[in-house]
Amino acid sequence: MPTLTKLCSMQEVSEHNTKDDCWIVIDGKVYDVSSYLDEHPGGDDVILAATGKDATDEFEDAGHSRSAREQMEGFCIGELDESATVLPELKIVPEKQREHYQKLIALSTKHYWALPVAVVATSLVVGFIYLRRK
Ligand code: HEM
Repeated sequence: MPTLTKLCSMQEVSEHNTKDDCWIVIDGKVYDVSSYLDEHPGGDDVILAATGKDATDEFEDAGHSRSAREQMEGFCIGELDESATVLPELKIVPEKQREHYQKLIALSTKHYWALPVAVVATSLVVGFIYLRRK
C-alpha cells in the first residue's frame, strides 16, 4: 500500500530555521513547531538551535515527559528521507596548489634522517668520552 507520509530531506528541513517557520527532526520524524515555539516551556532558542540537524539527542537530554511526547505528535508533518543524505562536496585543489603541497611534504620528509643521526652521534661522543676517562 502506498504511504501518504511526506518524505523530507535534511536539506529541505534545514531551510525552515526561523521563528516563523521552524521544522525539527526527532527520531526520524519531521515536526513543524512554528506555532509552538512561543509556548515551549524550554524556550524557543533551544529549538531554533536544533534546526538543520537531527535533534533527537537534545530532545532526549531534556528529559521530556510523556505528555510532552504526546503533544509533539500533533506537530508531525512527515519523515526524514534518509536516502537523500547530501554527500559533502569534494574540494578540487588547483594544480599549482597541489604542486606546492607536494613540494612542502617532500621538503619536510627530507630531514627525517637528522634525528636518528643526531642520537647516534651523541651516543658515540658520550661513549668515547666515557672510555677516555677510564
Ligand atoms: C515538538 C517538539 C517539542 C515539544 C512538544 C516539547 C515540549 C516540552 C514540554 C511540554 C516541556 C516541559 C517539561 C515536560 O513536560 O517535559 C519541555 C521542556 C523542555 N524542552 Fe521541549 N519540546 C519539544 C522539543 C524540544 C527540543 C527539540 C528541545 C531541544 C533541542 C527541547 C528542549 C527542552 C528543554 C531544555 C526543556 C526544559 C527542561 C527543564 O527546564 O526542565 N524541546 N518541552
